[in-house]
Formats: sequence, C-alpha cells, structure tokens
Amino acid sequence: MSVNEELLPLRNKIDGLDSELVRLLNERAEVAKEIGEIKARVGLPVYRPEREAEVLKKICGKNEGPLPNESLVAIWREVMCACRGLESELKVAYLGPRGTFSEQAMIRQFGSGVVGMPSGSIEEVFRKVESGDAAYGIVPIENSTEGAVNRTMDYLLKTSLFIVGECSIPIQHNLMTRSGTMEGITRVYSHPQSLGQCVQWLNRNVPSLERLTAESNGEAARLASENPAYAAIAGEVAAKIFGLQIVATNIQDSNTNRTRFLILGREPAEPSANPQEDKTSLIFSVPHRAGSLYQALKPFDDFGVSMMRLDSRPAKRGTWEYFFYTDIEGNMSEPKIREALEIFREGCASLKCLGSYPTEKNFRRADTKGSNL
Ligand SMILES: O=C(O)C(=O)C[C@]1(C(=O)O)C=C[C@@H](O)C=C1
Repeated sequence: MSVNEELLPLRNKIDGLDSELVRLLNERAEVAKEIGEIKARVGLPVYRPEREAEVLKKICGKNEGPLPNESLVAIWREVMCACRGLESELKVAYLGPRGTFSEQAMIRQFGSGVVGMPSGSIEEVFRKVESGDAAYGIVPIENSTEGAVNRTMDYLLKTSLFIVGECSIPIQHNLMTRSGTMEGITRVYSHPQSLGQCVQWLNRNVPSLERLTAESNGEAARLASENPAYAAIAGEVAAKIFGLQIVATNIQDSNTNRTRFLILGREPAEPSANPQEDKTSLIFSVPHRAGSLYQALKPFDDFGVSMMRLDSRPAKRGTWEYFFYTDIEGNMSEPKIREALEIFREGCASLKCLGSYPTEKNFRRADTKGSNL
C-alpha cells in the first residue's frame, strides 16, 4: 500500500469529523445568539468573564487528551470570541500602538476577533472605558521581575471602574533595529518596565547605549522604525509590525519573566462558578499609628482568608503615608469574605473595593500536563 493509500481513509475520517465540528460549532453559536437576545432585552453585558472562566474550567475538566488543556483553552477562547461577536461587537482599549504585550494579552484573553482600541497611555485606557468609548480595557499591573506598574496602581485609586478579570502572559524581550545590526546605534528605547527587566543584559552587552523611555514597547519599536540610529526593546510582534530586524532575542534577565494584566469594566463581574477561587482586590489606608496595619489585616487571618498580594503606593501628601493594595482569595459575595471585610473595614482609614473576579487559577489547576497558560 502506498503512503497516500494509507493516508486517504484517515483524512476522510478527519473530513467527517470536521463536518460534525462545523455543525456543532454553529449549533453552539445559535444558542449564544439566543443568549445575546435575552441579554439585549434585559440590558446585560455581552462579555461575561466569570462564565468564560467556567466554560474553560469545564473544558479542561473533561479533557482526556491527547490535546493539552493549553490548546483547548486557546481554541475555546476563539470559539467564545466568535459566539460573542454574533451577540455584539466588543471594543477593548489597550496600551498601544499595535505590537505591545498589552495587545497580545488582550487577544489571548478576548480572542482574535476582538476590536482593539490602541491607546497612547495607561491613563487613556482608563479614560476610554470610563467614557464608554470602549466596553473594557486591559492594563498591566505587575511584572514578575520588575514588580508593580505604578501608573496602573495610581489610576486604580482614582477610577470608578471595576476589575472584572485578569490574565498573565510570558514576556520575552528582543533588541531590534532597522538594519538588524548595532552599527551606528546610539540609543535604545523601551517602556521603563522593559528597560528594568533587561538591565543586566544591557549593562553586560551594550553598556554605552543611551537608554530612553517610551510610553510602550510598541511605541519604542515605532520610534526605532523611524530612525536608523535607534534600537528598541520590544516583543517579536512589534518587530514584524514596524519592519524591524531582531539583533538579540530573549534579552530579559529572567527566563520566567511574566506580566499580569487586569481587565477593567464599568460594571462589576458576577461571582464565578467557583467563588472561593475568585480574587478580590482592595485599596486601603490605615490610621497613622503603631500597629495599625497589623491590626487591620488581622481579620483575614482570623477568618482564614488568604492574602495573595500586598503592595503600597505613597499617598502623595508628603506625609509618608501610604495606600496599600491587596488581593485576597475569594469572592466578596462569599459569607466568609463578607464577614472578614466588615471587620477589616473598621480598622481602615479608607477602603476601596475594586471588585471580585475570576482568576486563571480557575482553570489552570485543572491542567494535569503542566501548561504555560
Ligand atoms: O453565556 C453567555 O452569557 C454567553 O453569551 C455565551 C458565551 C459563550 O460563548 O460561551 C459568550 C460570551 C460570554 O462572555 C460568555 C459565554
């Protein structure tokens, strides 16, 4: 038997399965359309991050291979994006121009059919969602090497928006120029966070290069595309978009470098199917006296509430006072969290709740094959 004769029945089988998949996908889409009609009637938002997290978790729970959960999650995100698209168009503001890691995170979270609105700064992302120009926004909040993104932290304090979801992506930086060499290059541009993530590599390899900051990696790549004496540090996608050649790949100082992004919306998210695994984000301040932070946080210990993050920003009053940012595990609709929060509030000078939302943990844990979601 020739190879082609051997392949033919298998390919016929795949064709049959594909027909069945097309039929099933369209049947699913019809149901999503019906859901969309109901939502439109009662004025509910089309995008339901908690439901999408639940769908992904169920898919991973049912998976018996050989496809890894990571592949199924990527496929289902696109399926849900296509179904959502039938309900209505979804506009999402991100830190642009095109080619930034924020854009990659947005596509990963919402699917490639999302209508991205590139924004010149993190502040503009907040403004576009607040004004209703965009339905949602995506902003970087922390990097595993460089820590918190201060701009985002500061706008979170002032905004009326809610955090409705989060996602994190691996970050690999590249040094790029128009020519693909470092000849005649005097400056390197990047976002301050990215320059920080590559500081050791830069010190070792190109110590004399002047380092300048840009609003985003995409903007740095755009600048380098306009001047043969400039280099940029950005992702591979930015190199393609702005016609740059990569001089050195993977120049970040940590090879486990990741950035976590927040999804911002005007309405809070509903509790997910696993509210005990949701995250609640809070900003608080405490009275300016000894032991007040310790006292304020005590209810979390008393109620067995896990704190996943504690960070601070200056109150900017010149008084060495701070706003603290914490993420706790559990949805605030959960009785345990509600009770803990009521007591916690008493020990705070101010408290702002940014929302409860599904985390990636919801479906990451279901993955037995150690994916890199
Ligand atoms: O369940 C819904 O609310 C839907 O609209 C369906 C669906 C999906 O395709 O599964 C699509 C969009 C939502 O963000 C969540 C889920």
